[in-house]
Amino acid sequence: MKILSAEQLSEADKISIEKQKITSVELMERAATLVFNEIHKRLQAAPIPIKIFCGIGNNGGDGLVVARHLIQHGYQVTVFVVNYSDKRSDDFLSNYERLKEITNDWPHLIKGEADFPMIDTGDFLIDAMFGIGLNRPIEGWVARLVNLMNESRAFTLSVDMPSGLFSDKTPGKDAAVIKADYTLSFQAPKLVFFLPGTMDYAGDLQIIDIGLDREFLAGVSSKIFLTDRDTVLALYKHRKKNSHKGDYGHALIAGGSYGKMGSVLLTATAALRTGTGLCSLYIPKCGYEIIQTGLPEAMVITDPENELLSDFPADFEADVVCFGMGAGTQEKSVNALKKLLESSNSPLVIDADGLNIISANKEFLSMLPENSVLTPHPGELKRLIGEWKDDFHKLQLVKDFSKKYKVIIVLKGAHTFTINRDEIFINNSGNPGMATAGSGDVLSGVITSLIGQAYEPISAAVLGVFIHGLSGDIASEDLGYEGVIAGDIARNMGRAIKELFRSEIKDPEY
Ligand SMILES: NC(=O)C1=CN([C@@H]2O[C@H](COP(=O)(O)OP(=O)(O)OC[C@H]3O[C@@H](n4cnc5c(N)ncnc54)[C@H](O)[C@@H]3O)[C@@H](O)[C@H]2O)[C@H](O)CC1
Ligand SMILES: [K+]
Repeated sequence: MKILSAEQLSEADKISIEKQKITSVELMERAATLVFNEIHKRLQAAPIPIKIFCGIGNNGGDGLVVARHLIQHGYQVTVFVVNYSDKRSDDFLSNYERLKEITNDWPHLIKGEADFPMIDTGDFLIDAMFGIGLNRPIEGWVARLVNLMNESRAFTLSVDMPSGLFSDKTPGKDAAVIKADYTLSFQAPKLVFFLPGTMDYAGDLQIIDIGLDREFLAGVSSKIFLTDRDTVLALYKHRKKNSHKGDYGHALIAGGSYGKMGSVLLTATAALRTGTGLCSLYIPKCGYEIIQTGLPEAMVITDPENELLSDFPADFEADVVCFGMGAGTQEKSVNALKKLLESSNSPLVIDADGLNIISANKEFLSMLPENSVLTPHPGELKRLIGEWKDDFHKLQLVKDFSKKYKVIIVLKGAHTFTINRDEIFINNSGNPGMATAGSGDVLSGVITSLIGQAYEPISAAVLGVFIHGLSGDIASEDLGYEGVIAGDIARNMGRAIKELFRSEIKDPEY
C-alpha cells in the first residue's frame, strides 16, 4: 500500500470530486459519515458525554458532520468550534449551518482560554481541529487547549490526524500535539504514523477507505510503501512438487563466540524453519557440540580458534553468507569479516557485531557486495551513519548511505523500515512481545534463508521482515507478549508462511 503525502491526498480529493461528479461537501459527508459509523459501532449508543472540538477548516467540517450524526442518533454531544482564525472553509460553513438546523444546542465558540470547557476523564473527546492542512505549529491558547485535552486523560479520537502532527515533518520538542487513543485516518496511512518519534501520537490506527479515485491512487507515484499481505503474497515463491533440497539454497551462518553461541543457533534455526535447503555454521570450536546437539539439521565447520572467529573458509561454496551475531569485535573477528569480504561477490547479510566491526573499520563499506542486506537496530545504525536530528533526517541519511554503498538497510524497530536507495518499505506485522533477546538474530536467519532460495535481496528483506513479524504475532497469541522468546519466533516461521494464504485473515492492525 502506498503512503501518500498531504499534497497527493489533496490532489486525490480534487480529482475524485471531478471524476465522481460530486461536490467537496458531498465528499466530506461521505468521509465523515464513515467516521461516525465507526464511532457508533463502538459506542453502541452509550450515554457517554461526547465533546467534539472542531477547527474552522475541512477537518473541523468533518467534526461538524460527525456531530450532526451523533446528535441525530441520540448521543450526548457538545460541539466546540476552536475559533483560531476567521478564515472558515466553505464546507465548514455549510456544515455549521446544517448542524444549527438540527439542534438548539449550537456549537460553543472558543476564542481564548476563558472559553475552555471542563474536561472530565470520563468524557469521550473527538479531535477535529487540524488535519493534513496544518502548516505551522499550534501556538497560543490553541496549544493550551491541546494540552488541556491531553492532561484530561479522556479517551480521545482524532479525525484524519492527531491535531498538531504534520504529515511530513517532526513536531518540535515542546510542540502541542494531541495524544490520541485512536485515529481514524482517511484513505492512506501517513508516514508519521510509523516513525518512532511520532507513532505514539496516533494511538490505535484505522485507515478508512473514503472512495477516492482508484485510477489516481493506482497511478500516483510514491517511494514509500506499507507492506501488506498482497505485497508479500506477490513476492512469495511457491515450492515445486518436483524439487529437492539442492533447489532451496545453502545458507552459511558465521558468528558466535564463547558465551554467545545461542545467537547463531537462533539464526540457523530460523533459516531452516524458513525453508533453506541446507544450513551450515562457521563457528569457533567451543560451539561445536552446542550446535550439533541443539540443531542436528545443521552442519558445522569450526574456526581454528576456540572462543571466537579469526578466519573465514574462503573456498566454502554457499549460496548466501550471514555474518555477525555473537561474533564480538576483537581484532581476530575483524580479520574474519575481512576475509569474508575479500572472498565474496554475492550479497551478504550483515548483523550485530558484523555491523559494529564495519562501523569501526569504515574501509570495509566499499568491500560489501552490491545489494548486501544490513540489519541494524537504532544503536547500530548510529554507529554506522552517525547522529541524526529527527526521524526524517535519519531516513535521508539512510537513503544516502544505501545509494552510496549500494546496500539494503533493514532498520529494526516497532515498525521495521527496509530502505533500498530511495525506496522505503514500512513493516506492519509484529508486536511488542518481539522486543526480546535474539529476535534480531532470528530475522537475519529468515532473510538469509530467503536470499539463499534465490529471492532478490530486497524481496527477501521485505518478505522476511513481514513473516518474522507474523511469526511473532502467532507466538504471542499463544504465549502472551511477555512469554515470547526468540526461539518461539523461529519455531513459528512455517506457520507464519501458511498464515499468508488464509484468505479470511485481514491485514494486521496498525
Ligand atoms: N483528502 C481527503 O482525504 C479529505 C479530507 N478532508 C478533511 O480535510 C482536512 C484538510 O482540510 P484543510 O481545510 O485543508 O486543513 P485543516 O482543516 O487541517 O486546517 C485548517 C486550516 O488552518 C490553517 N492552519 C494551518 N496550521 C495552522 C495553525 N498552526 N494555526 C492556525 N491556523 C492554521 C490552514 O490555513 C488550514 O487550511 C483533512 O485532514 C480531512 O480531515 C475532507 O473532509 C474529506 C476528504
Ligand atoms: K484532527
